[in-house]
Amino acid sequence: MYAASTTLSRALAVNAGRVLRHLRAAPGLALVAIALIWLGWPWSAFPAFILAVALSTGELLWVRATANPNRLLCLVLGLIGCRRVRSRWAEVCESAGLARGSGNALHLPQLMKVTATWPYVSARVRPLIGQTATDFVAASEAIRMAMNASRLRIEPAGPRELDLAFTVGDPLAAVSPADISQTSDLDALTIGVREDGAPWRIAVGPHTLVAGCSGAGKGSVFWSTAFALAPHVPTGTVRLHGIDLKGGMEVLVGEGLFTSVATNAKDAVALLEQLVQLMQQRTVRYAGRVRSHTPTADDPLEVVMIDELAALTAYANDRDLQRRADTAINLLCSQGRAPGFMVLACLQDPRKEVVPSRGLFTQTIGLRLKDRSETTMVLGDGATESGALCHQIPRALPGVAYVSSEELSHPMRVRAFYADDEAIRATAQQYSAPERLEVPTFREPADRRRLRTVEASE
Ligand SMILES: Nc1ncnc2c1ncn2[C@@H]1O[C@H](COP(=O)(O)OP(=O)(O)OP(=O)(O)O)[C@@H](O)[C@H]1O
Repeated sequence: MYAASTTLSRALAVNAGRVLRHLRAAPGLALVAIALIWLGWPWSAFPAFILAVALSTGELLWVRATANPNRLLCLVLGLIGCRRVRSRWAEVCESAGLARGSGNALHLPQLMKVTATWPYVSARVRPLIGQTATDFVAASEAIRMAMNASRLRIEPAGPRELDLAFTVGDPLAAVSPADISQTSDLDALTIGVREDGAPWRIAVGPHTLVAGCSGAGKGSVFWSTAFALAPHVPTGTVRLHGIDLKGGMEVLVGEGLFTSVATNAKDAVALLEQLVQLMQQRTVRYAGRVRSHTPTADDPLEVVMIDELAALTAYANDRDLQRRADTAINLLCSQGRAPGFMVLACLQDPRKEVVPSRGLFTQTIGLRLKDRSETTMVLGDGATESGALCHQIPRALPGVAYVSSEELSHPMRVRAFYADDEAIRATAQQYSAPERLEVPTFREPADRRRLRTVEASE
């Protein structure tokens, strides 16, 4: 009996891979076989049973681990994070000035529960009488560093308690390549990943402003959005119009995706004014008949993608060009949504004097910015207090941004997909626009033409 059980165990060990495959293909049959062996040779079946259980448990963990490679690690790190918060709580409160008294009469804010949901460790805290959320916000940097967290968000949880959400890992540290196979619903374009592991989706409906310093990764938001729209381009239901005043360095890499491209200020103004004209014609046609636009090949969604908005509205050396560009963008942003004209603009400097139309962009994405005031300009008052720290995004993480929206209770940290030149060229080739729209010839207003003629004749 002993010899039979040893042989069986050995056979199972040697053929573990095959057994595993059978177990996966027909777990019911495997169980019946084990039950029969058990009936015939109760003791010899025991090692087989143990092995089968071990193998299937291993298989289960392996499948889970490969579906989400960080799962086990996340669990362990989350538990370590919880332990750290509990064990350091008293010391941190004392050193951050949140404790009262000393020795046996030491009073601490009560740590009610600590839970981990990767990448967050959340602590529910009941402050001492007289303490408010503001005291905790003031001490947040000291608490964050003591708990070894990359970020700390403090939110009220009911009338007496606060939630302290520590971000203990960084799921955005890894670069995610742009994936064109993602479903491309126009109301929810997948353009990256969120800190909590969910896909980062944006609607193409609102006009979008992408702000970030040089090298912050505006290009990755620009191209991830273009990629998400790309499947609609060959059918003609979406038309992309690219404006890139850096001589077309960015946009021309994926030129095929665009129905029209402008690479100098005069062409850009001519193109914008033509789009305003198309928008107004469509508005007249829809008046009293259609209240909101559905993209079709006859009436496509027109998306204007501008690489550096300030080059058009502030840095162009001709005041008249600046003014005309600004007027056209204002008109597209204020009247374009209903007839299906959208603007996505990137810029480095979000000050109002640089972009007068800033307030008309209803969706803003804040990449790495220079300082706290720029973060507030881009994401609005109170954004920094609720955890949007664009000015603290490290240089080493291009494409990382903060976004806020009505569905989110607090600003979410996200990272755009990364698209290299090769991927952009391949996508532009695969999803090229069915027709090209010639940029109309730039026309100066009649009074300026007259002025020039007078100057030339003098
Ligand atoms: N999402 C991303 N993931 C990984 N790397 C990225 C990502 N986005 C950008 N990068 C890298 O960061 C560098 C700067 O990116 P990008 O050119 O898009 O910045 P930018 O904000 O457009 O800068 P500029 O305004 O100077 O053109 C690039 O070399 C790119 O390789």
